[in-house]
Amino acid sequence: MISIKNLKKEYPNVTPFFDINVEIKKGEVISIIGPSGTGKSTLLRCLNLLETPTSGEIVVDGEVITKKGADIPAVRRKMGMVFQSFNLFSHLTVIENIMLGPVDLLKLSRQQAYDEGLRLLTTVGLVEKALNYPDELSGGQKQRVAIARALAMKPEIILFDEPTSALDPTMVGEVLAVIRSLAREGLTMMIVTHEMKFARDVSTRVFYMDEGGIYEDGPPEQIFDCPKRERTRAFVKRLKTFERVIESSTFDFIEVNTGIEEFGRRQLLSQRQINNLQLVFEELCVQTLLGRGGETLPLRFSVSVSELDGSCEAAIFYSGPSFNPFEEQAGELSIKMVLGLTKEHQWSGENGNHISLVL
Ligand SMILES: Nc1ncnc2c1ncn2[C@@H]1O[C@H](COP(=O)(O)OP(=O)(O)OP(=O)(O)O)[C@@H](O)[C@H]1O
Repeated sequence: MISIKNLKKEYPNVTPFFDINVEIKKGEVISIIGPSGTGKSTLLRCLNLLETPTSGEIVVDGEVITKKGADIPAVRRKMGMVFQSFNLFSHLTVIENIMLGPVDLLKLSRQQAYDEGLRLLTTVGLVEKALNYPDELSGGQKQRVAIARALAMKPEIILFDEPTSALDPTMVGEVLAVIRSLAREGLTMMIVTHEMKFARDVSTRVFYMDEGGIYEDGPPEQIFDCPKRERTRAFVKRLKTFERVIESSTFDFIEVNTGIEEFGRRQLLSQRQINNLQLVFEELCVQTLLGRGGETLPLRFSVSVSELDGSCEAAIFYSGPSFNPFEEQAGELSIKMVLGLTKEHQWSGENGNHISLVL
């Protein structure tokens, strides 16, 4: 369906990729992951010609869309795009936003576009908002309207550029649910996302972008469980665990807290799980262990998420003499709080102090 050959994009100061060669088939759901700045968004923008590739070729259904004189509006009709920032017209109602493309470009009658628009709004759960203006909607609702608007053009593929990055965490789930249902219906999609758990669940194929191209391309089980190449392995490992080594009692507490929040969001943890992890860090690491006047430094705090049941496992390694806070400080409020937040706790004094917790 889409064939990308020797694609290169160069900006004056940076070349995000210089040799992408890949075939995309109908019905594939491709998540694009990778470190920041590796050209994930640029690749999507080149596909629907929002950016002009520096060299190389993109062929869609046998037609070279990168050649001079290509019908750009026709390309954009085939490839719907959903952006981070919704891009709805604020002076038009929800249904008018959706009808605009079909009436102007597909030449549907207003009635046909209206009926089809309502049908699509029903599929994204927003038919009741048809006559509202975008400003009256939440971020998650706006993004669902943007998805309905893209679908109204009957595209062959939808390109999602970080569709949940601008949303409040409480709204991420509703947008991901809509994308999941589109995947079940067999729509071809490419999704740039930082929601790794979602990428794993929804995709048939994952592109890991790095080193100027698609560094590794494979099914989600390969990329997330046994990546074949080194950089993919390192990236996936970083994603799966949150880890900080604390070497001084004046460490940056806010940075750790924000890091836990970002990790939790990427792993689609609930806000409650994220809060509980932050509380455990504060009560056990900061109040209890660092409260012992530096003898526990350096201290390593790490968290991972179980793939079986979504529970969080936290591990704390710390220095100093053998000290089991669950016994020696059992009466302290901090320890009582930690026990209230965890399903299991274990301390070991072999080879240094080690606490493992299940939340
Ligand atoms: N219009 C532009 N002009 C100049 N440089 C650009 C432009 N757009 C993107 N870049 C640069 O190209 C590189 C790739 O950007 P891109 O947004 O595609 O990366 P990304 O992998 O999507 O990153 P992120 O995960 O942070 O969104 C970055 O270094 C970026 O600064």
